[in-house]
Amino acid sequence: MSIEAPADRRAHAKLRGIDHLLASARYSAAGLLRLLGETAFRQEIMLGAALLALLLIAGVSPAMLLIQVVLLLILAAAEALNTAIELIVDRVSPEISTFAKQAKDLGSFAVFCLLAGNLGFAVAALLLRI
Ligand SMILES: Nc1ncnc2c1ncn2[C@@H]1O[C@H](COP(=O)(O)OP(=O)(O)OP(=O)(O)O)[C@@H](O)[C@H]1O
Repeated sequence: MSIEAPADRRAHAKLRGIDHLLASARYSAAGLLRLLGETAFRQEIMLGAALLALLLIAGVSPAMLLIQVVLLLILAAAEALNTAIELIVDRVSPEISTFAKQAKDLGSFAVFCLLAGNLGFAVAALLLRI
């Protein structure tokens, strides 16, 4: 039988309605703060700001800007999940292992795909000026 600490029990308490919404917003804000501790994420923020500035200066349409913002948000989501995978892998397999290597490499590839997608879309929007 496992005995939970009071803090754990509080975290597991089922909230409803507006309390649930507010708690979810707090957890997400905590996740964002944690992600800001990652160098890769801070670099992606700078890249995103640079891409959006370039598109604005080039005068692309609001629709293209919106698509770029959505692609950048998907990239941030992938980075958050990749960081979560790294945390779990480091806990489960702190030693060198094939499992840890493959799990982390797969997470890296997911982020790479979205980086390529963001850059490719920005370049296409700039060249086509749409
Ligand atoms: N426990 C491990 N066993 C085997 N290979 C590992 C292990 N930990 C990391 N690696 C290898 O090293 C690479 C980098 O892992 P690391 O944990 O340093 O990520 P990172 O460079 O900090 O990633 P990010 O910059 O996205 O935070 C992994 O993709 C994997 O190939």
